[in-house]
Amino acid sequence: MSTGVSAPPPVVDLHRASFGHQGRPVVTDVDLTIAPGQVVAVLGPNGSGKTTLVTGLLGLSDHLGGTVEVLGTPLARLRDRTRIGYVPQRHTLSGGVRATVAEIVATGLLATRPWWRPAGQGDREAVRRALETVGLADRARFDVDTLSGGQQRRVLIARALVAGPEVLVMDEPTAGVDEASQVVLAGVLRRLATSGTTMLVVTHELGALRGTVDRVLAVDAGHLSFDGTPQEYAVHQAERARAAGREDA
Ligand SMILES: Nc1ncnc2c1ncn2[C@@H]1O[C@H](COP(=O)(O)OP(=O)(O)OP(=O)(O)O)[C@@H](O)[C@H]1O
Repeated sequence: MSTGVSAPPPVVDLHRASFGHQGRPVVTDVDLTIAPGQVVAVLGPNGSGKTTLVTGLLGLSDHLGGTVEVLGTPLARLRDRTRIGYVPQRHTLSGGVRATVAEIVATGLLATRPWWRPAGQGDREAVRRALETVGLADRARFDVDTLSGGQQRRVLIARALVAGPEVLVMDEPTAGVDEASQVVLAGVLRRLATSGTTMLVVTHELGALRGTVDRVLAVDAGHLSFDGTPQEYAVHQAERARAAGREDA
């Protein structure tokens, strides 16, 4: 018997999707459905196409084939891009940016209001909440270039979160930061996961996200080569290592 309550659409729904650059396919034939609340790690060798895949969901790499729906809407028709938060790869904020931490986070709200309306109390409250989530509430008035690389990554996560996105796409959020910052960042991701935020995280460091990730995708030479739980992934890796050992013998 139907309850009359329809299930929310998948956050990501790809059928035979291909993405690439300048018309050249990099990732092809991807079938993938991600339900709300899932925390998905995307693993794979350098150059295998992880970034191309996740940026494809944001319209930042070319959609070259198949169907791509994000939040129940074909990508080309998804007007409100604030529904997806994005933390790009290898970004810190140093290098001459003269802005406070709060100002950087507030730029994440620019797309949510008309250009002529100044930031209001609600916006300031959203910035405060986002900084609290990443554990930097006490740094709001600091210049960003006084922060460590790991703290700057957290500022970028706060900027991606401030507009209340329904899904957060992060490209190597823990890469290139010291171990202490990695632990803090992993804690931030764990808190977001607990609050039900859907996340797609490109990473080389599954270890740092242990207990947070509930699904692993592996990309190999432009194809999805694995899709399963972290436990299944560990078994898959062990089998591959054994097979490689047999080949070497
Ligand atoms: N903007 C671009 N224009 C043209 N080719 C690109 C662009 N970005 C990536 N590529 C190419 O696409 C392929 C896949 O790159 P991509 O960055 O998606 O891989 P990745 O798995 O994320 O790698 P890494 O782990 O090194 O970040 C590479 O051959 C790369 O040179």
